[in-house]
Amino acid sequence: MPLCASTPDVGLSGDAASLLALLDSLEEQIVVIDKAGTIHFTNLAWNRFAEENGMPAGHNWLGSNYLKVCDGAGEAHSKEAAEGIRRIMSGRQERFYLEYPCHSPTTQRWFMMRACAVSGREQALFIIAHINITERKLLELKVASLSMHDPLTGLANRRLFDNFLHNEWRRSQREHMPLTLMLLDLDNFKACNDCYGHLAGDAYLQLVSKVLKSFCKRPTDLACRFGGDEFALVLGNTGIDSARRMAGEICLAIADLGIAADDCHRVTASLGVASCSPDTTGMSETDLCAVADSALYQAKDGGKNGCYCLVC
Ligand SMILES: Nc1nc2c(ncn2[C@@H]2O[C@H](COP(=O)(O)OP(=O)(O)OP(=O)(O)O)[C@@H](O)[C@H]2O)c(=O)[nH]1
Repeated sequence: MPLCASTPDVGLSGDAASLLALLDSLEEQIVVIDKAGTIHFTNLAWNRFAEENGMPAGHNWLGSNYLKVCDGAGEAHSKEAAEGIRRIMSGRQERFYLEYPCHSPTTQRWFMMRACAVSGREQALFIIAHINITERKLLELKVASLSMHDPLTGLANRRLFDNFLHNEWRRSQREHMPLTLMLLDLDNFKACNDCYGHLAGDAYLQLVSKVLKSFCKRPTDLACRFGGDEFALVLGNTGIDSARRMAGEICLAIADLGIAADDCHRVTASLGVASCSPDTTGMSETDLCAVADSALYQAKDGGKNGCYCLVC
């Protein structure tokens, strides 16, 4: 037999106190409001949460207006919550569900809110339940981050690169800023692997990645590992002169790591650099990749350990 208020004969006495005890035992923070938004009931979890977040102990919520609080809050999700509840009140929607951030100054937190009408009552009442979903959200964020990064080096992977380049391209168009793409391929890395083994090679790839990260400090920059010994750098608001200077510095910094490839060669880097102004060029971001690729080919052809720059 299902456990619900209409079947209180499964161990509950059926009186109001037992039902309140049941509501107070729930982890969900529950509030019941009427059609005007006036609060008629809050459970223990609700009161506790409010106290933990600065409300005075024993604050009486009854009579306060839930919808007005949502309307008056600055965050977009509070307005979204109020709109959803009003849709339920007007019968346009049966249930409303919302996941939203609710970060404190010291902790990241997310909550899920569900709202629906209370059935079987003469007076129109609506129940709203909030539950902390931080653990699940943090896990989701971790999975999302793993799917966007290279596990060996921690750099962005190709998927994140594609998203980032697309966004930077559009931002550069809007803000009339230049954009640079650098493609980097290590020189003699196969010999290094053959000579010192894959584990040592892995450690060297991590060292190279640290160098590349150190050149990407602004939010408009991204260092990425395409795979193997191939990397890419997206540099927002960077024209050809700064790009050329930076590419030279990157070559030097990687040569300075002093990674031996074999008895006669070192691991160095070749860079293909392509800079453009996305707002005026007739090209696409895919064209920019092709130009950087062709520049990289010429850097390799020119004897490695250097960069080749093209403006497009
Ligand atoms: N240690 C390690 N090696 C890798 C990894 N991925 C690819 N490689 C190796 O990286 C090497 C890249 O090959 P190439 O770029 O053709 O070799 P290279 O000696 O750098 O050639 P040039 O670019 O012409 O100088 C290959 O030996 C791959 O096996 C990895 O994750 N770890």
